[in-house]
Amino acid sequence: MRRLARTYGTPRKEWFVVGLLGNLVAQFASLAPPVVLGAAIDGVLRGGTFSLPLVPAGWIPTGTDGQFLFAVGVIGGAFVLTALATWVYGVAANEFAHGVMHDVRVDCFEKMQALDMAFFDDKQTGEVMSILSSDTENLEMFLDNALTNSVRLGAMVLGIAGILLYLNPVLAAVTLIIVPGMLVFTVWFMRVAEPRYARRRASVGNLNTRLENAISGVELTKTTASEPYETGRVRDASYRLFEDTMSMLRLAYFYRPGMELLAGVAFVATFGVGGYWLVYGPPLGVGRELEIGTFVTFVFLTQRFVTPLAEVSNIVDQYENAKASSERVFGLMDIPARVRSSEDAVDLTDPEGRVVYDDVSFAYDGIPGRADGAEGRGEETVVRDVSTRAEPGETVGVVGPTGAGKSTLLKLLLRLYDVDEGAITLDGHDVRDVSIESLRDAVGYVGQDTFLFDGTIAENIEYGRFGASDEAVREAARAAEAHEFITQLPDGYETRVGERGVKLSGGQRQRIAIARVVLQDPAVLVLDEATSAVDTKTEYLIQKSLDALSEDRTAFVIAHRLSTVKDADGIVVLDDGEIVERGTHEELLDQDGLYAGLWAVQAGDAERLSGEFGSQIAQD
Ligand SMILES: Nc1ncnc2c1ncn2[C@@H]1O[C@H](COP(=O)(O)OP(=O)(O)OP(=O)(O)O)[C@@H](O)[C@H]1O
Repeated sequence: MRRLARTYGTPRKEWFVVGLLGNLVAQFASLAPPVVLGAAIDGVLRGGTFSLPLVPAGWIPTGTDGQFLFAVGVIGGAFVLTALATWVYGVAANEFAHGVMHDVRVDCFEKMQALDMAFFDDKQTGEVMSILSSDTENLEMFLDNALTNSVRLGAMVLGIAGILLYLNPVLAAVTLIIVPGMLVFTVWFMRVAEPRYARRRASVGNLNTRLENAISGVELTKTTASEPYETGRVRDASYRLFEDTMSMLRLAYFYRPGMELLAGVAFVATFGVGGYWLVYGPPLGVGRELEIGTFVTFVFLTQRFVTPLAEVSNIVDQYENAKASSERVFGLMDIPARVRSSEDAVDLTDPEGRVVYDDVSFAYDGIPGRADGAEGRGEETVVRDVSTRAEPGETVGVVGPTGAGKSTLLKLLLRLYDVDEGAITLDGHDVRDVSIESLRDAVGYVGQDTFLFDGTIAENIEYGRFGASDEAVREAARAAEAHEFITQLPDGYETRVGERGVKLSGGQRQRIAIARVVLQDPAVLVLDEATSAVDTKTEYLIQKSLDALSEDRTAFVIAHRLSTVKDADGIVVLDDGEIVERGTHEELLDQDGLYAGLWAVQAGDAERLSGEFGSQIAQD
């Protein structure tokens, strides 16, 4: 909370101070009418001396008419001042709270985007979303409501107590004797309420994650007719929230009327003792005469005690919420990005595209004991001792069974993850020594899951090359064999693709992703199953354009359909993270190993299965 105040509150402290002053003025001005009313009853209507606390005697008119008008004027003025100060407070406090929230939200998002893929692999979308939305909202609620309400509470309690003590210390003691009781009750309440509030917060998070999951997975739910099961899970989570909310509210609604009852006791005591005092004189002979006006002021102000104190439960809730939320917000901000540009990173300029993998090993959760050498390597090592190279302009095919580590190998080139051992160089620069921006500028990537942002087709092709000309976008689409289908859509390049591009087919999405890379014009291309989602004819067309595209640039092509990489300058065969074979298509067929086996299967020549592949199948 201190950090929130220091980092984000300080730059906007003027708004906070203005809001605070506005709040204090509004509170104190609202106390004036009962005080003036009491003074006017005694001084003007009952013929005593008319005086007001904090008002110089010289300002007060001498005649009764003048004094009466003065009192009316002060009361009216106090209402106007309360309204004005409330307005100032409302605008300033919200300007402060929402401004801070805006800064926190944007900062948090910026820091989160800089985190490496490993972070996103581990986190649920709902979890990250709730940090950026509901947690920042909790902070805003606290800054806006709780902070100012606690100031108001303090001001009211102190202000009222001060006035009562000034007017009649003995009667004030009767009224205020209940305050320690209220404090004890409040402390008890906070202690008992805290775990209930915490349980409720956990239930809210749980329900949100459940809902988020259920909505993302709606297709699976429908295709497996699991709606009742999913509804049941949401019902359970919702019911837990209901129970936890009720447990919290039962306590809150015990506390609030309890406080009101205590305030009622104070009121009855004040009224009883004050009334007795008016009729029979000072009780037990303690204190001076009690005027009826003072009594009226007491009655009014004692009632005003209650409302701010009853706010305590809300303040406690908002404070606890904000504390948990700022832990999550700053926890996210403090996660170090493992993959980032080094201090002395250089920019790759005019890259030629020579890529060298030098004894590269990698495991998703790090290789244990790697500092001490190869010993103690984790079983989950996904890429093992891979060495390979691609000269500028060469095409390298990467093939191998599912889960062999092909995608991972190429993600390392883009630094979506960093190698654990060995090094990858581009034009002789270790990829860890060049700026990430220039690296990703030099390497174009079309992944297996083509994601499109909600927006138009043109915007999606332009993504990463913002502001490209319409002509360049069309040119890229033609090269990716996408122009034709785009122009057949009702709105052409301005067609909106829907969330994640759902309004397009898988093949159409893939062609848009390829067009995006064409526009990027990188020195190195990484195509991870880039033609897997299209029909044979489109594949042929795209393949032709990809061949043209990769002619004068380095390309790594991951393919299950081996015909895609048949003409590559070199092919590496990966199995269980290791390169088990390498060579051209012909050379690999001659080796009669895994590749030759895969080729035979795809050529419909399974009879010919032999060698390495045949024995693997036999083993399985
Ligand atoms: N983000 C991740 N976190 C942890 N493990 C992962 C992650 N991504 C992949 N893996 C694991 O790494 C291994 C290699 O996966 P990878 O996607 O590189 O294989 P692939 O050869 O490209 O497979 P496919 O041909 O099915 O695309 C698999 O065992 C997979 O379970």
